[in-house]
Amino acid sequence: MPWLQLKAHVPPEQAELLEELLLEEGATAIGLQDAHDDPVFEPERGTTPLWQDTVVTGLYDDLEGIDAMLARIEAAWSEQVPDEPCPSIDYELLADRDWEREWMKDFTPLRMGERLWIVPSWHEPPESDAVNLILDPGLAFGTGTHPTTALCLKWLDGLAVSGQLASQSVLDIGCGSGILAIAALKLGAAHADGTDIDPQALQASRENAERNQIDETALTLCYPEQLAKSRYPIVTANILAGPLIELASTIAGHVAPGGRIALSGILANQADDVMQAYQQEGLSMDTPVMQEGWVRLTGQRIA
Ligand SMILES: C[S@@+](CC[C@H](N)C(=O)[O-])C[C@H]1O[C@@H](n2cnc3c(N)ncnc32)[C@H](O)[C@@H]1O
Repeated sequence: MPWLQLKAHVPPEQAELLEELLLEEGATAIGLQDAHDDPVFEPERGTTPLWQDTVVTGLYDDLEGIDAMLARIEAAWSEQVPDEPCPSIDYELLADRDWEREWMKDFTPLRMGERLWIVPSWHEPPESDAVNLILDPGLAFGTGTHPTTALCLKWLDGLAVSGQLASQSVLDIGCGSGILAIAALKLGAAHADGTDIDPQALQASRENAERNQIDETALTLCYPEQLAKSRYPIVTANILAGPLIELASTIAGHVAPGGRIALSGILANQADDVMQAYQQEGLSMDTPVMQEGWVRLTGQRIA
């Protein structure tokens, strides 16, 4: 099946809004890349560094209605920043194989925190004695290259280092490729439940669990409506701000007394609303952590 890719070159201050508008149009994947291949760097906390010439791409499986889509993006842009013209957006059709090559070339082993490495299945682990998560995301979201995923992986790694993950049960809402649930298991959790509304995500999670020799009984995957109303000591949810707010009562309801939660997929200007929604559900929220314009919120249900 061919894919439609929208692509624009923007200065760093425009990347976040364009990314948001492409997601609102239902992008299956979003990419942020340096147009000149500057080396990746660790941003300082509280800053939103992006490359001076950032290429933002959005991938769509719906090839119809491209003109209407571009018109909606332009209209939304003018509404939000009437003083700046909408960046010029090109589009092209990618054959399936092109698409695979496109993202594979940008996906190399990534270190997350102190102990964890995310290693594409076609690479050798750079540190054989590290906690290596071997990953092939298929068509599901979650390679670790996106800041929303990286923020959650670093949180899980931190919990493992401080001994708070060992032998615990984890719930991962919106598991995508399974990256967070599998990382939690590899970092010492005893059991993980992963849910997703997308059957391709559940399939990719299953395959990645096998790839990482995860015991079949350690990971349960299901659609959200099939999940029992259990409470967990550790919960992750990397879905967008809208669903995080809409589902606040359900998601927070899964956090056990004393349990911890990480919420991701939140843009800087949405963080206050998400935080408020979870405080109203009885969670005590920590100071937000930001990476490349994306915010991770963490909190705890006081025992
Ligand atoms: C941004 S991806 C995150 C994937 C992975 N957990 C990660 O951190 O990279 C969000 C995932 O949430 C799923 N999703 C969206 N809304 C959901 C919902 N209401 N319940 C469960 N999953 C949802 C999407 O299908 C997608 O796979």
